Order: sequence, then structure tokens, then C-alpha cells
Amino acid sequence: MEPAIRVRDLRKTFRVAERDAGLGASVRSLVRRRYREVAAVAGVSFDVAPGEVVGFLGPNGAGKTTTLKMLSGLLHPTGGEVSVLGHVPARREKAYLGRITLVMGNRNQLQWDIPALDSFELNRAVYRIPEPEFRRARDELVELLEIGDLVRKPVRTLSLGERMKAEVAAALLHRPQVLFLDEPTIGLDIGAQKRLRGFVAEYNRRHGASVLLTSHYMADVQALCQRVVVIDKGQVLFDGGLRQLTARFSPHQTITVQLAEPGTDLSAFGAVVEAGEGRVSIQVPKAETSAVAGRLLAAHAVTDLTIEDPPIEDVIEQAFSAGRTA
Ligand SMILES: Nc1ncnc2c1ncn2[C@@H]1O[C@H](COP(=O)(O)OP(=O)(O)OP(=O)(O)O)[C@@H](O)[C@H]1O
Repeated sequence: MEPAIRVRDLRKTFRVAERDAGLGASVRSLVRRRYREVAAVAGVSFDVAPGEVVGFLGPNGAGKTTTLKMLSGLLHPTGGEVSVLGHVPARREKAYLGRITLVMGNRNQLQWDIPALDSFELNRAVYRIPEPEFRRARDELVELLEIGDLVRKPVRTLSLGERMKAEVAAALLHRPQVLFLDEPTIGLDIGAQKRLRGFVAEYNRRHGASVLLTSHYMADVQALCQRVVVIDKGQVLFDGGLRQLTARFSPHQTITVQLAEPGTDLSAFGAVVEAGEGRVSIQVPKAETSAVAGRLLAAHAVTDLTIEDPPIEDVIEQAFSAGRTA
């Protein structure tokens, strides 16, 4: 099957004017400018299959937004190849723009002083969506996002979470097949984050759309993505399942036991990471987890035992630091 998104050795280098501090430096910089090259994206390759939801992760400044902008045709690559639904994004063909969308959590496209419904009409005209299809899409989005009342109020009177839902509806009226979502849940409270990701999952299921999602909230990633592409300094550090990410970057598991006799020292079994009230957590190499658990149960009166992988946040953090020292 042809991938929906195909990225090969993608690069973007920005040329930024350098200037020292101070007035003298400002004057000198007018005469003779010095430039520095910033390799924001430095050879990124990956595919996204039709209907696949992929998390695109990385620390601040890793190159995520720059990549998404190139994929949606807002920026011209310095090098490499991109193909999305068979189109070259940088050409910004109408046929292409009508099949994708870019949602940026920290930018708004809705007009501030008018109700979202009126902005939806504008989008209908821009995308030349036939009236019956527009109505169907609009009504479906309004229902799924539960924004029937909100879309009649001026956007400036909406809360952040309400506005984000209206933004997402506006971005999906033309029923795009590829969604680039850049921090769509940023700043939203936990409940609103949850509803929005439930919606993305439902849109993906109903319309078989491909989704490339960046988020600093791992709950979004865990709920939506079977696969993640992790980048740092413009390069791919990891591409695969969340489970494999954990296996690769976190070779430990945590065994937590509830002891019948509080105060027992378990440091002989592994690194004690938490202890109190008869509850002790120890970290052990994954390959030894079951053997250590067995020995613990044999040696002590244990009333409860759980084995856990580390939180995905910690795994990602380890992936980043591994990338930095590589
Ligand atoms: N227009 C620009 N001109 C110069 N440098 C830029 C420009 N846009 C981005 N950069 C630089 O490119 C690098 C990657 O930025 P980008 O916004 O793609 O990162 P990001 O992974 O999206 O980060 P964040 O998680 O903070 O949003 C950064 O060092 C940034 O300062």
C-alpha cells in the first residue's frame, strides 16, 4: 500500500542574522551582517500509512513544527523529498490543500468578533465545499464536539477549550484525509484534552484519515498513537511502537510490594525507589523481573505485588538524553 505521507531525508536550514548586544553592534550589523545557519530539520525520513495515527515527539526546538509546516506546504524544504497523498506539498495545489489540514494549538484561524458558524461559512467558500456536503460535515462536527450552542456566540467570548473545539471543527469541515495536529490540546484542562482526543480517534475511525500529532501530553499519545516518531535536533531518534520505545530506552521495571511486616529492607532485591507504610517499590532490570518477584514472594510475607513499566514521560526523557549523548 502506498503511504499517505512519505518523507525522505527532509531538511530545512534557516539562515538567521547574528547580532551582538549593544548599540555599536546594532550599527555594525547594518553595514556588515553575519549569518548563522540553523539546521532545524536535518535529514528526517518516515512514512505514515493511510488511516494511521502517529505521534511526532521531541523536546522544544527539535524540529517538529518546522517538519509539519513543510508537510502542509507552508515552508519550502531546503532538501529531501516529501509526498503527501501523492502531492508535493510545497506546490500548494488547491487539490492538495483541500485534502489536508493543519491545526496549531497556539494559533487561531477563527475570526475573533463573529460566531464560529460564520467563519465556517467562510471556509465553505474558500474550500468550495458543495452546500449539502458542507451541512453534513458541519452538523456531524457540531454534534461530535458538542458545540451546538457555542458556535453561535462570538469567538472572543469562548473559553480556551471551547474555542479549540470550534477551531478543530473549522479545520475539518472540508473532510481532510490527512491531519497535521500541532499541540492541539495545549493549555486545555484534563477533561477538555480527553474529549478532544476522543474526537480525533472518532474522526480517524469514521473517515480513515491519517494523523500526525505532536503533543507534550503523553496521555494524548498513549490514547491515540500505536506508533511514535521521536526526533531531536532535527533527526529521528526512534520510529516504532510505544512498547518498543519502552523496551529500548527503559530496560527497567518497577516491582511494588505491600509487606505484612513494615520496615523490611529489600535493597538486596533491587534499587529501592520508594518506601513507606509497608509499601516498597524497587527497580529491577526487565529480564530479571519475574525471578526477583519469585524470590521476594518466597522470602517475605507479601500481601500485594504489582509490576509496572516506567511512565512513558520518563521513557521519552531517557530517549532524549540518549540522543544527546549519542
Ligand atoms: N523561521 C525561523 N527562523 C529561524 N529559526 C527557526 C525558524 N523556525 C524555527 N526555527 C528554529 O528551528 C529549530 C526547530 O524549531 P521548531 O519550531 O520546528 O521546533 P519544535 O520541535 O516544534 O519545538 P517546540 O516543541 O518548542 O514547538 C529551533 O531551533 C528554532 O529556533
